[in-house]
Amino acid sequence: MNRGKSYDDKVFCIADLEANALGRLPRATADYINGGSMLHETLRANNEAYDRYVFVPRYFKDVRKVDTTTVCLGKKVAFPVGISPSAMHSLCHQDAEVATARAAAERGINMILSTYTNTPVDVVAGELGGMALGQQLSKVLDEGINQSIIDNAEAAGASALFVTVDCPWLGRRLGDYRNSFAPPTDMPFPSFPTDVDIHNLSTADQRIAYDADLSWEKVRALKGRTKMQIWLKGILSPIDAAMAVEAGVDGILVSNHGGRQLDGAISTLEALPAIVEAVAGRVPVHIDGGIRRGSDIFKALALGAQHVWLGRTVLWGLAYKGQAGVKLVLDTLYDEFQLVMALNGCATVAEIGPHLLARRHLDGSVVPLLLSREARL
Ligand SMILES: Cc1cc2nc3c(=O)[nH]c(=O)nc-3n(C[C@H](O)[C@H](O)[C@H](O)COP(=O)(O)O)c2cc1C
Ligand SMILES: CCCCCCC(=O)C(=O)O
Repeated sequence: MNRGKSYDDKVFCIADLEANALGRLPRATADYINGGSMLHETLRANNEAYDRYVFVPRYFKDVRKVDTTTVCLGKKVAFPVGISPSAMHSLCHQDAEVATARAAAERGINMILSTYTNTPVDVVAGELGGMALGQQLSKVLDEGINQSIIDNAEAAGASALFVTVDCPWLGRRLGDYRNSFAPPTDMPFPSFPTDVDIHNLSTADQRIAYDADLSWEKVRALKGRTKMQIWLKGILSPIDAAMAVEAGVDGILVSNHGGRQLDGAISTLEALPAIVEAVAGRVPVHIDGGIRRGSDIFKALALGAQHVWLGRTVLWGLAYKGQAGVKLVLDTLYDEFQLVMALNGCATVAEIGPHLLARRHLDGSVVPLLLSREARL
């Protein structure tokens, strides 16, 4: 019997991995990672949005070789996937962000480091094997702390600052409330001064309270504070996307923080087309949220994203087997994506487009998004 391709005797897809990984973590940690805010409407919507699109494949194409490579943050990457910032990788594995970065380097993709990393940015940069590093910034009230995060990232060779805009206040994560979740008291947070107590999420220390008054002025000012590219992470409205381009940002990451902030917010895949239209090719548009299969990557690209980023899947890999587990996630998604490209008749990433999708509507109708120019001729 053909058991299919796997690098592991238990994991053939990301769903296999999720189940296995979560069982290895303490309940409160698993809930922190997998949970969203409130009733998880947006968390679910991120996944379900992908199921509403179906493929309209083209055949009679030469797919003997399928080239998945593309360019992200100025680097050639093995496929259009990178690692989104997530806090505290040491919750999942003792090698923490080092393991994640090594797996990214092995697979030839880029990584964004969280403000709440447990590993200093220069150490992570040193493990990335020349792949691009992004630094995520949760802008806090103390400008000295913000500037040191920016300066350390720039000194470590990071090429882009991803400013998270969807978190002026932390979302209401009921699982964390119920579990009284808090990071272990000895957990390091090297982005912050040691006298700041970050372990208590409801800390009253105003230095690390989120800047709840982020403005376009402040975004413009950031451009003068670093040579790194400035990206905004968490954009959902085409109005904000257009204003971001006018403010001079270098790219937009469509995200709702994996459903962890505003519950009831639009799913990222549903938000994407209007943002792509508003941006009109002036800067790259990337997306994260709910990506669990190679087919999800393909659909996001077909709807206009140039690149996707992974949140929880990477943490599941890390919890499963450290660096090897993250590599397993990336290899699985790589193989799935390459196959979906071949089965849709795409030999290169540039051939992926909306003509290969139809949308399933609530009344049961399935409507092709558009006929390709080729087909109209
Ligand atoms: C445990 C966890 C921690 C996260 N920490 C951060 C963070 O520090 N900064 C940030 O901008 N986003 C953070 N995110 C959001 C991710 O960057 C990303 O937007 C989201 O996980 C994508 O959705 P997905 O998990 O469905 O792939 C976190 C997500 C998770 C699951
Ligand atoms: C120890 C502080 C964790 C801050 C929250 C990180 C985050 O953005 C998340 O979604 O969780």
